[in-house]
Amino acid sequence: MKEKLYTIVIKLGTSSLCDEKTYESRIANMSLIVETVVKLRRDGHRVIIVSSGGIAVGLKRMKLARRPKHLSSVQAVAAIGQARLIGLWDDLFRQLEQPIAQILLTRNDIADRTQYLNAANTMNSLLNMGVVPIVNENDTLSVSEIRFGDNDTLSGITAGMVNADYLFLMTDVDCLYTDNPRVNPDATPILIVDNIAKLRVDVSSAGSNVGTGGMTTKLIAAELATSAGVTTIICKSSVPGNIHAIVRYLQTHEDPVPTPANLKDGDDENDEITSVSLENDPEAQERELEQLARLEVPPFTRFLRKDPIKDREFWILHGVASHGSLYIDHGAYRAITRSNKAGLLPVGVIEVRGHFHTLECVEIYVAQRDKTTGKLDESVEPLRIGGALVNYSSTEIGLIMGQQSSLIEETLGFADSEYIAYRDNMAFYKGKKAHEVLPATEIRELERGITNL
Ligand SMILES: Nc1ncnc2c1ncn2[C@@H]1O[C@H](COP(=O)(O)OP(=O)(O)O)[C@@H](O)[C@H]1O
Ligand SMILES: N[C@@H](CCC(=O)OP(=O)(O)O)C(=O)O
Repeated sequence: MKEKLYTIVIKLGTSSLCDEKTYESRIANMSLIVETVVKLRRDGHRVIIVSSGGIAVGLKRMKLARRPKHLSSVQAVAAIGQARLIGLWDDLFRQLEQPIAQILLTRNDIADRTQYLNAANTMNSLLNMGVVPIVNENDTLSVSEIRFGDNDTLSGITAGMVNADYLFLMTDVDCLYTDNPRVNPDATPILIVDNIAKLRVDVSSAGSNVGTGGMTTKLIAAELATSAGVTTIICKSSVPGNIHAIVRYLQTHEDPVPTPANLKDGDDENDEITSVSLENDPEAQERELEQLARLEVPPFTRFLRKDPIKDREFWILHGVASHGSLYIDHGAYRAITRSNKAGLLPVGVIEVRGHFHTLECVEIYVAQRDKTTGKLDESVEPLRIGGALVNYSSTEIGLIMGQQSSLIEETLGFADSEYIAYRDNMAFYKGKKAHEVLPATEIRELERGITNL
């Protein structure tokens, strides 16, 4: 039988590439990674590496004991370190005649849809040429507004951009645990995760000295990659050969066909009571552990992919930096999320925050409208449900919100559109269902088809 060939993104954290205390490059480990990647390439897989370590390598080069305080100095260190890091990768891959390419990204580079598609096309061209692209954040140029912030998130976005099959988040622990295994010896591993929202884990404690974000950013990356149809794996980087063993295991152990993520969980109000979700089922986890042990595959955590959202939706949610937020009422929420979704009208907007221009991206929150004042009811926590590219600026939306669209021209002196955002310019996170957002009475009203909430 012909073996399946995959597009695989491998993310290597600083702790995998540099010593936590001395920042010395871990050359032996990098060599093993190179051997593994070349083996995967020879098997016919397409591989992208997302490599951290630029700043740590720069610190070592300049004999600095810790990160400088000023941004410009950190950016200078990153420029020094990145050159050395890519040089080191090239030296190692060259030994096995594997060409590589460097791709440094900031959010700005993918904020424009055409540029995003260009970046994806370039990565695909490199993969088709048999090259291993090595991606990092362009730390030398990125300031807070255009930063991805951490390479876990960048690797999730990269995996979504190239429609990867697998994202490997390599780190210094072998699995996601119920608690940080470095501090809690009773923490138990979680091998399969079907619904990240239902995970009962403590990821609050910090990671390694040199890492950014610990486990929290890995869960964020897993959430965004799985929503794009990418199965995400956490495994230990100190034995890179494990990637090869895991890929072979996955070739023969197909995951179940993904359930459309927006139909999962929460559709049934009693879901929590009637069923134990996979991630919280110790027997299912135990069975997987036994199966891996029987097949001599090292333990690893696997976040099952979802039915992928559309590429444009993925870009709106994760590619474009958000410049503000819109708080919408329940009626608007219902209209823009129903199956034949509508555009967002000004009448459903309760509040606007931030400063943004036309066609910039904003976050959308569903919130409670105070019945007497018509303003945002601060006593009810709003829920972030997605993002939108808007047709009006923050100032203009501030003037027209709550109004019928027929009044836009009178209020602003012009009316570019009756909608604040067109339906194709909005995207929603998967799994955010009405029951998470609306009080039970209002769900019942919605179910009875009452629209004038
Ligand atoms: N629930 C958890 N399960 C596993 N690891 C956890 C958990 N909570 C916190 N951690 C910490 O996260 C660390 C990995 O994150 P980080 O140091 O940022 O790695 P990297 O540099 O590889 O991105 C682990 O070493 C561990 O100490
Ligand atoms: N872009 C930075 C790494 C940022 C980052 O996310 O680090 P890590 O948590 O170690 O993956 C660098 O090259 O130093």
